[in-house]
Amino acid sequence: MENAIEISNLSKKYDEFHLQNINFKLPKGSIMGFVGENGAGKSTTIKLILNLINKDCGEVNVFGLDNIKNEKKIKDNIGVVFDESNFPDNMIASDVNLVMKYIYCNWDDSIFNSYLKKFSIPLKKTINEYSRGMKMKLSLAVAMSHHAKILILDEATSGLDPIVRDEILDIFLDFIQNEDHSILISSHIISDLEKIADYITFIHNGKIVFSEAKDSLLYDFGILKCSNSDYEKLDKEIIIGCRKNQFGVEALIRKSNLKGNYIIDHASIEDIMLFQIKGGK
Ligand SMILES: Nc1ncnc2c1ncn2[C@@H]1O[C@H](COP(=O)(O)OP(=O)(O)OP(=O)(O)O)[C@@H](O)[C@H]1O
Repeated sequence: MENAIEISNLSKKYDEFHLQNINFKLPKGSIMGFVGENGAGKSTTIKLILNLINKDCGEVNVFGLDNIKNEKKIKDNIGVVFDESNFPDNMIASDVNLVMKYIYCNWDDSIFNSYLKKFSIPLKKTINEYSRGMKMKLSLAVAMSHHAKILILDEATSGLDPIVRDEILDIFLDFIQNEDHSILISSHIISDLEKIADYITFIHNGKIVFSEAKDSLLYDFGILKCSNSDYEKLDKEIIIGCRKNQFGVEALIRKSNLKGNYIIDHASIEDIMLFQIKGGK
């Protein structure tokens, strides 16, 4: 399977933070949810993919091309949305159209205008009169109006109400119908990612914990519930994280590592993250 993005051994050190040896692949035609707590390194990784900051070492290939040597070509094919809209406050949507025409060689007025209509973006209001949802929709319309093959979205749905988010998730699913398209989306709204992502990449303290197909994560991870005494008999090597309460122990495990008959509950992506970050052993 071809990869839209391939990251190998990517590192970046700040005074108090180290993004270490990042490796993951976004297969073409898929959506990857990029998750992790505040300050885990998601935006830093995304900025490195976009060559907005300098790496210390490692490689980023987009469409099989080095992201630094082929920056212009790559950026023409990527649509990016950050959590803040960066358009000047006094612009109206048609001004944005004019500016983008000069930025992207593949800019398509007719697609942009159809998104404005589809998203009910007001044509006469200036951007400072937009709601947050309108600003996000305008950013998405821009990201998708130059025939981009990859969308990179950093917290693009944060602060939006569930109805607008749901509409936007549908837009992403629509975008991905074209098998040449791919999406990398970072979000703290894990339930959204559970709905649309094919792959989940989890970053913690600047390191990748896992990058796997969502279905295999949901199939393999489980929460084992048992008494304290049964827990003591378990091989601790297979325990990824555990929570003790007055009734016994809940432990996150990979079912493939567990021998014997136990009652295992479903683990959501949020459970998997929380047990790994907060769970003891
Ligand atoms: N320019 C910078 N100089 C120094 N440290 C930085 C710089 N940019 C980011 N950092 C640090 O890098 C770490 C990772 O930040 P990053 O923005 O990548 O996290 P994140 O996972 O995107 O977090 P959030 O979910 O809160 O957006 C943080 O500790 C942050 O303070």
